[in-house]
Amino acid sequence: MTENMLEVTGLGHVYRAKEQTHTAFGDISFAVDRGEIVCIVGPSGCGKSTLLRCLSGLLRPTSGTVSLHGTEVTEVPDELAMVFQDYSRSLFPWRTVAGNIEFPLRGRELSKAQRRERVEEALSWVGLSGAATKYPWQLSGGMQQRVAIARALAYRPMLMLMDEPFASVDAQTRAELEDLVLQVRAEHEMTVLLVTHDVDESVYLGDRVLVLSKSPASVVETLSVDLPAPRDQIGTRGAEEFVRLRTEVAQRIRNTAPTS
Ligand SMILES: Nc1ncnc2c1ncn2[C@@H]1O[C@H](COP(=O)(O)OP(=O)(O)OP(=O)(O)O)[C@@H](O)[C@H]1O
Repeated sequence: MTENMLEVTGLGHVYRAKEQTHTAFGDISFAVDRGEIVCIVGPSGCGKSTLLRCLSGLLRPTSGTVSLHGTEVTEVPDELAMVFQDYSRSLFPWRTVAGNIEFPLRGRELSKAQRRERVEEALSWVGLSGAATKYPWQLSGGMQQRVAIARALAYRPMLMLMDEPFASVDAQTRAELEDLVLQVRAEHEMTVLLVTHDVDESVYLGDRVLVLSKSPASVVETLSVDLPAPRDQIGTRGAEEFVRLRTEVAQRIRNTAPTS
């Protein structure tokens, strides 16, 4: 876990519409190692989604740079998958569940049989094996989000960006999906950046937690989470160190102040 995979330097984004401008964030810098899970937390509206979109290459930052393996990101890299907050717009309504998961795999060097295998595996990971032939609009919101997560995991990207990925699922499924991310990361050495509003989730999943300030956001703290692996929903969350860290993250978020 020493290879520097993602490097964010002096990143800023200003939204401009006619006469109005809004600075989402002004100067964000951090680096992520290969195989790390970094959770990003911060007050509502501070710019977390904007940050992920800049990292993904979907949105061009107005200042600063994002580098993946030393190469500046100017468009969406092949080795990246993203899970969006808004599940209702992330799946193709005219493709079946299996078709949605399989679609990005066509860009990979995989045979048809291998693609089918990956689709089946990903569907079983998210507990939706029976839904392969259904269409997204035949599923609940939480199920659609699980399909979006399955699609990203089946792709096995080097870097996965997740924006509030579990916000629309029930508590039990959320815990299972959190463990799934930990499991897939361990098996496939995936690097994950995950935005969440849930302080406990950030500590449970993260190797580090990045706390952003109120808008315009900056990084106010980077906390290392030194909890033993494998993490466990009951044991880890009950550990003294977990409670200490969650309190620290919550306090940092509460105390964040605008930087300008
Ligand atoms: N397309 C846009 N045009 C103008 N302003 C925008 C646009 N998208 C977001 N903003 C503004 O930028 C700021 C950051 O938004 P963003 O969605 O990145 O925050 P967030 O931290 O992800 O929010 P939340 O935690 O509520 O999901 C907000 O004040 C928002 O109103």
